[in-house]
Amino acid sequence: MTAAEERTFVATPAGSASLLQVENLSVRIAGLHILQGVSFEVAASGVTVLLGRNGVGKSTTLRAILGLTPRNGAATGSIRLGGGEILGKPTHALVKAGLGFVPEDRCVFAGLTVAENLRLAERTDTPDYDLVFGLFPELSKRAKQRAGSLSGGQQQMLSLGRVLLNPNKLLLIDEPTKGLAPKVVTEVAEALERAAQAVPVLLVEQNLAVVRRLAGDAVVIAAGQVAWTGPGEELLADPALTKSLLAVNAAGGH
Ligand SMILES: Nc1ncnc2c1ncn2[C@@H]1O[C@H](COP(=O)(O)OP(=O)(O)OP(=O)(O)O)[C@@H](O)[C@H]1O
Repeated sequence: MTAAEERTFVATPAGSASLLQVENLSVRIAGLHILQGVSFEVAASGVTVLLGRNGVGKSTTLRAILGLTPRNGAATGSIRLGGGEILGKPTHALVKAGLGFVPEDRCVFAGLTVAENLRLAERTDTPDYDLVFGLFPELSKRAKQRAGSLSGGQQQMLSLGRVLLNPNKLLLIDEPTKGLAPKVVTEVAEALERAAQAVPVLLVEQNLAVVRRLAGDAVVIAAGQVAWTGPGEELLADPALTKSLLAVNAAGGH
């Protein structure tokens, strides 16, 4: 893709309220029709949360947006970022155009230090260490520590920090609080809340206490399609709806 093409597909049309529009997205992998015409929008600010029971296709949706549908699969439909079509664009071009991805498994380099992990992620001449260390002072304190010896929460912060070093139009974050102790969940949620003031986020999150704290809009996927979309507060205020869509008790937080 040429530089001119890259600029074209991230141009934001005047008057557009949402940053990302997913329309009629279908994903088939290894013969399974996982997403069957998913449509939703991601707001140009704050956190849009993607919810659904285990295995409905939340990570598949994030990966399709990033051009990471596996080779034994195919994604069809339309995904527009800032008004330009991005479905089918290569992942490296999408990252360069400002899609930041924080995967579920964190993927830090265990044998490298925190500083080395951050250094490796630099993609510009002016990485924003002020933002990253402002959000996560722990990363500055532990710069010389090997990433493999960090706690799960600290690794999550490193994973977020790596992405936030570079300019982003939208962050795609997959279950950042999964497997973390409750106190650490709160710390990560606080950090995400602050990060979302700098850059809009599409967040996959199962912990409803975190959703309650962060969500602007919520999008619920069920049976391969969007089953509900609206303000996160509205979803969580309706225990019967939450239970039917997510099989969890909103009052209990998770
Ligand atoms: N590479 C793949 N090969 C085969 N099946 C896959 C592949 N990736 C995902 N799937 C299947 O697609 C479905 C959706 O998976 P996905 O990870 O997107 O769900 P999810 O909603 O993120 O789940 P969870 O909440 O458990 O993380 C699952 O049934 C999963 O087994």
